[in-house]
Amino acid sequence: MNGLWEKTLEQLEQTLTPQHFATWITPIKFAGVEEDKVLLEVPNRFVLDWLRDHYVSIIQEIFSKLASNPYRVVIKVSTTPPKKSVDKPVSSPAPPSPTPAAAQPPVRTANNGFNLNSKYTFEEFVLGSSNQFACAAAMAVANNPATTYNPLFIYGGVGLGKTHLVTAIGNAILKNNPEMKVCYYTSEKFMNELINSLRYAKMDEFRNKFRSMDVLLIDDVQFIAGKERTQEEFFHTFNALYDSHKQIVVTSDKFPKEIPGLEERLRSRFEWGLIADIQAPDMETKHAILKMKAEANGIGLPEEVAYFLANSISSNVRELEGYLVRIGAYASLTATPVTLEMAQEVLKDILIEKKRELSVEEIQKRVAHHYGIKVADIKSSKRMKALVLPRQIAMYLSRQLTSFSYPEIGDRFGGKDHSTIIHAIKKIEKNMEEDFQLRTVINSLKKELTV
Ligand SMILES: Nc1ncnc2c1ncn2[C@@H]1O[C@H](COP(=O)(O)OP(=O)(O)OP(=O)(O)O)[C@@H](O)[C@H]1O
Repeated sequence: MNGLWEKTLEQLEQTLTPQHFATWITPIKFAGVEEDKVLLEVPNRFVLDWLRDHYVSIIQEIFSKLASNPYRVVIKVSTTPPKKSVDKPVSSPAPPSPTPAAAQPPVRTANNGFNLNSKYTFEEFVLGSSNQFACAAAMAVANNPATTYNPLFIYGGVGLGKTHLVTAIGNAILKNNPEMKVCYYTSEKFMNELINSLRYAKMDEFRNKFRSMDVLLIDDVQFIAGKERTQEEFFHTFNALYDSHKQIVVTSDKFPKEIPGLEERLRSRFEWGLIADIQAPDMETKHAILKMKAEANGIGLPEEVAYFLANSISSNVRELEGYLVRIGAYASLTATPVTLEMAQEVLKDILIEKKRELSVEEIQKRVAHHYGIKVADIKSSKRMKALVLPRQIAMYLSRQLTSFSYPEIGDRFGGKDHSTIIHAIKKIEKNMEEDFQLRTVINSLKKELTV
């Protein structure tokens, strides 16, 4: 049967792109055939989920055709640790351990990880439709650093898992390639170090440090926007690493084009590779994250409480975790089990606060924050392009998310006529039909405002 599997692989290789084949098929270990079942093993849950969703039927079909008999594919997570190799796809960490994540020793296998938080791994990341693409891209980079997507640019709203994902890339690379130097920095830390290096005349040291890395992970890059010297230095670091085929991963709360004050030359470089977004998680993903976090923190979380939290509160995962910790702390301090009534009581104030009706001012504030402009500019009549789009989006969302009439919305936008509001809404509706990017931004703002 080994021969049949080899042939299946050959056909898969012809059918899939080299990247997809390397990322998802190469990690599969053929574990034999039992009756009508083809047994396959994979290194981790992420590969397993992805294969189940995308490739099981094609593998089944090819194998059955070659065997001239119908076969079913059964995949499980391998119990033997994967081989370490630079070229081989991941490689992710060993099978899930029963030990809570927080108590695990750092994953660092050499002194080559800089600032990497060892608790953020792919194993601890819950996959859902909102983050599937970004996670697949992150795994592809972790499997083949500097070959597939370089740079990888991950963007998404606050607390949606960007830091977790970017760090997971670093940890996975380091685990499989302990000789590689992997460095995680927030752009703020990068800037602070730059300032210190300039002040103490240590620029050579600063440059050598970053340019000697094999993998550079820069989190929250939007903070360097508008900071001329930092952008300049980052630009040269980026070029030096890119030219010597080193992997760069960058995260941001916005799409490169939408980061105000970001230099054009940096923006274009961020668009050289792959741009992947993380959206707000849906109810099922929130539920799965809560269950995983509860287990990791030793909190007994009944199903109904998990659903209650996933259904009724935020889509910001960090915020969700906070609520969970709050409930866990209450349960522990009062020595009572977590129940639905108790959770409702503990989170009462937060829920009331969240449920209160949204105001136009809140919408203006959120949109202004997203575009990095002032609320006053949203309300103004200035006709600069950078202000017109956010203003029209805020008008559109005000109509969608509040019960105000067109004239009432107009009043709240600096006394504009109702026809201006109608025109703006129509324009946004039309543009949304054609512009995927705009649709994504508006949907994510909507989610952020309504959770
Ligand atoms: N899909 C997920 N599975 C498991 N945990 C997640 C997931 N998404 C987010 N988290 C958790 O939510 C918390 C916040 O995530 P993280 O810090 O990565 O968000 P972020 O997008 O970088 O936020 P910010 O915009 O503030 O930088 C972390 O504890 C992270 O582990």
